[in-house]
Amino acid sequence: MEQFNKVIETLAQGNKPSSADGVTVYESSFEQKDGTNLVMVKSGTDKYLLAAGESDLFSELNGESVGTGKVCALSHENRLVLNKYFDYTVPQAFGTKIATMGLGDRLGVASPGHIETTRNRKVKPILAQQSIRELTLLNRTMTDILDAASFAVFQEGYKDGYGADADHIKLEKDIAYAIELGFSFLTLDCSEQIRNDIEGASSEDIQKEYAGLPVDRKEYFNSHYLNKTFDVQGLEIKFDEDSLVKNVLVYGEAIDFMEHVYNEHVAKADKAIDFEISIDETETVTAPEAHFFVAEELRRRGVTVQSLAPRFCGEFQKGIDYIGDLEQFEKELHEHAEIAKYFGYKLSIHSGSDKFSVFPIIGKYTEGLLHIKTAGTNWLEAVRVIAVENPDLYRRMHVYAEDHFEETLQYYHVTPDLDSVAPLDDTSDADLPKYMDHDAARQLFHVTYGILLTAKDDSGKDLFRTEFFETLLNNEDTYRNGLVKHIGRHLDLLGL
Ligand SMILES: O=C(O)[C@@H](O)[C@H](O)[C@H](O)C(=O)CO
Repeated sequence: MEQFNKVIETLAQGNKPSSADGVTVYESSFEQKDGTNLVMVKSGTDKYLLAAGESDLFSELNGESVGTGKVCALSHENRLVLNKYFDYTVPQAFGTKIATMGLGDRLGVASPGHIETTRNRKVKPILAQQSIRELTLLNRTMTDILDAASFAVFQEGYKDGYGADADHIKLEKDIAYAIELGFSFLTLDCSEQIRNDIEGASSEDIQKEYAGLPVDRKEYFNSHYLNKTFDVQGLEIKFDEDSLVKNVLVYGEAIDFMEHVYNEHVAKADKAIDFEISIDETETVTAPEAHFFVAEELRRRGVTVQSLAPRFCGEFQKGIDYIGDLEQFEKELHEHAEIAKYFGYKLSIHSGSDKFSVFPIIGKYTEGLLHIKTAGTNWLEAVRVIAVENPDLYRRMHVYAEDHFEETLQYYHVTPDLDSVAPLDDTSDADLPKYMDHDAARQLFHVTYGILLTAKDDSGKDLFRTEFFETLLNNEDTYRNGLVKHIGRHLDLLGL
């Protein structure tokens, strides 16, 4: 730890240190609090908090004494100390009056680039965002992603607020735990309560099932919707008997679940929470009148949501542009946007990565007030850095991804034409980064992230993970600049 002596001496004198002698100093992190001076540094590929100057803050930080100061690991315990003394390192809710962007960080090292991309734009970053699926596939925890985001905010000296989204959460125990941990955003995934089977059922079976509902439940719905027309900013939403019965059966159980989670968890939380309803990851495309039905029921039941993610027409597959009829998409997106405005929440766009052809449409009709969710695209930008800086590692990962691709289809719906991917042996090192501009290669890597980052050899040694992070952390600025360019393109086209 002697390499930090000079930095600690500088801190002890109350001065801001600068990088030298192989120690990278993140000068934006420099803080002075209650007589203690702090800065984040990197030596090799390891990051630390350096502290000098006695105070309660200094005493509470856990670290190794060096000179008159301390060298502190970026541990969960030390993150909690930063949270206690620096409010800006704690995630917050933003409500419905400003655009937000989900920037899921599967690696725990993307947030500095995300912060640089968003800090001077009309959007707030939800830096900590991982679905239960991503956490499971990466063997990470909700605490891990909060730690990574908080330290990144401190490293960058970013004090304008960020969020933390417990994404695609389905179980009440996970909801309660996420709120307890301090998440500021909850994406309730109701896909398991949505009755996709109704879509294909016969009219006779549908009517029979509806007839079997309790009388008061049928009266509750019939009295408010049957043969009624609702005017949404000039858009007429009508419910005849067939459409009402279908929406009640498809979404009724899901709406009950939303109401229960809101009343038992969100409304009782001791801090503001951005509550999002996700009905996007279902086979059933959310027709505009279905969106209205769900939203009107939430309003009737006193459930306040800050955003809602419908399942749009066409396909929002991972890591590639929109697939579908742009005219139909524009028509329906306009209607969804008007419905969201009518009820006072933001439209949420899931799998928002790389949907460049529809961003202008989305930005136009949401008038720049939306939530857009991305995650895998920044993982692909990391893969691009590997392709540039460590071709041999990229080649080994590419082969492994091809060999294990089928395993990932249980988790993700992607339909890449893998035969269109240029043979690796025919591709020069210089051309490897071009794979990240090819749809099928992008999807190949997009969904195999978990398999690649947890793969081990027969002795239990990481096949790729250690070398992957070493390469990435030795090329931080390249990764940061790649994110600023790529995520920035998303925001430019959305008008944010
Ligand atoms: O891959 C995941 O599970 C998440 O990134 C999830 O898809 C997320 O809700 C999303 O839409 C990111 O684009």
